[in-house]
Amino acid sequence: MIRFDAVSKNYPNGTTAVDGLSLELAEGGLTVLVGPSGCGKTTTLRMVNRMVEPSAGTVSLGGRDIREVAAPELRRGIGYVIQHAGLFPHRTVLDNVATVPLLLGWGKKKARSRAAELLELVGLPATMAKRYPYQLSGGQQQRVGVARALGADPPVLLMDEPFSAVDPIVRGELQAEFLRLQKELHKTIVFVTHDIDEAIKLGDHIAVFRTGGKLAQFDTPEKLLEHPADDFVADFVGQDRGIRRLSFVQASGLPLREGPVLPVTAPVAEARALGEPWVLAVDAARRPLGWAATDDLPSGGTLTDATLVPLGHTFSLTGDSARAALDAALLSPSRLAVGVDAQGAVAGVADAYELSAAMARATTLTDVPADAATAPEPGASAASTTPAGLTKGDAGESGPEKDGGAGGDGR
Ligand SMILES: Nc1ncnc2c1ncn2[C@@H]1O[C@H](COP(=O)(O)OP(=O)(O)OP(=O)(O)O)[C@@H](O)[C@H]1O
Repeated sequence: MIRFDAVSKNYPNGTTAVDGLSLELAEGGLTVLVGPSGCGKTTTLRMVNRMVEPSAGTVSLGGRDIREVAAPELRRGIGYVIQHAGLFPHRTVLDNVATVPLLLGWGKKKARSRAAELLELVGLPATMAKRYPYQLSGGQQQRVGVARALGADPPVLLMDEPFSAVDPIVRGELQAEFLRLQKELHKTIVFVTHDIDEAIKLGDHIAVFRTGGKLAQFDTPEKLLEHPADDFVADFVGQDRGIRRLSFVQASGLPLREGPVLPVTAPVAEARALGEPWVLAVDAARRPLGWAATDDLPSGGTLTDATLVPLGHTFSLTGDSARAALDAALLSPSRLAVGVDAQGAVAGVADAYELSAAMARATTLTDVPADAATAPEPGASAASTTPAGLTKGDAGESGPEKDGGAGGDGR
């Protein structure tokens, strides 16, 4: 959809902002441009809508060199969202969002009804339509900014640090909403951020730039965490990439055991007889109710009479990532992660050690050279086939955290 062919940008003051960039961005994809300050992200973004003209090379959109398209026509098909939203201060929220439809000659009534639809789409109540931007919070202003960019239903959205100016909680909400929106709209999005966590959370693909405007790596988030191209990318991605990689491994194949799980109607004596420090009480449908500490069990009766400690997180075998599973183990009072099926019934338990052993086998698989993987050493066959049945790359429809996955906060 968007293609950069040997594109460079040298500003008149001698700065090379972008240096020999070749990149192809797929239709309907969300590509994040990330890198340290001044590495050319914004310049790259602005070359797509001709706010900046390349010094060399070609940018094309849908197979057409964008120099052949007049800038106003080009921009009609490209929504643009910036930090602080850039709203018109003297126009109401509704009129801000109606701006582009009005420019397109839709007529006031139609433009305003489209604007009202868009406000609903980005999760703003209709009561805010008559307010002015200064009467909204930063997060609400950003939503208006996104709604305004979607005004003409453009196939392409350029977003320059759109969520950087709000606090981390609002930012998380905006990111989740934005992913939900993208699932519905399938726009081709180029998103600039300097925050690698945001890039990993949002991007289908990430382009990491280094200072001097050179592309350091273009890959999926998973590949970036797994195989950073060099020390610069590895440093930029951060030291906890081992844990982050688990976000891209499905929990569905994790080896679970039956564990100390009993119906809440079971006699206390039966719980004690298990000889485990903790017992998980479940209801008639095997949904988890809570942990009972064996040492604190009453002298008689059933588990109904015991004090149940909340579980912490459970993880879902049908949507969560291995990272959510590990998190569930670490947060569990018993140190056992509880895996539940699609109905929320307990499928089994595992501790962090059991989980990490299976995960390590799964995630190191792609680290071995291809020839080593096809010719395993004697005794290594289990690890070279499908360790623990784990699947990489499609935990949830677009990665578990991208769906705000059930259960644990996987990130
Ligand atoms: N109009 C301009 N004239 C001269 N130099 C410029 C101009 N715009 C940007 N630059 C320089 O080009 C380089 C790349 O800038 P750009 O804004 O694209 O980087 P960035 O990665 O988006 O940075 P940040 O994360 O800080 O926003 C920087 O060194 C910047 O100072």
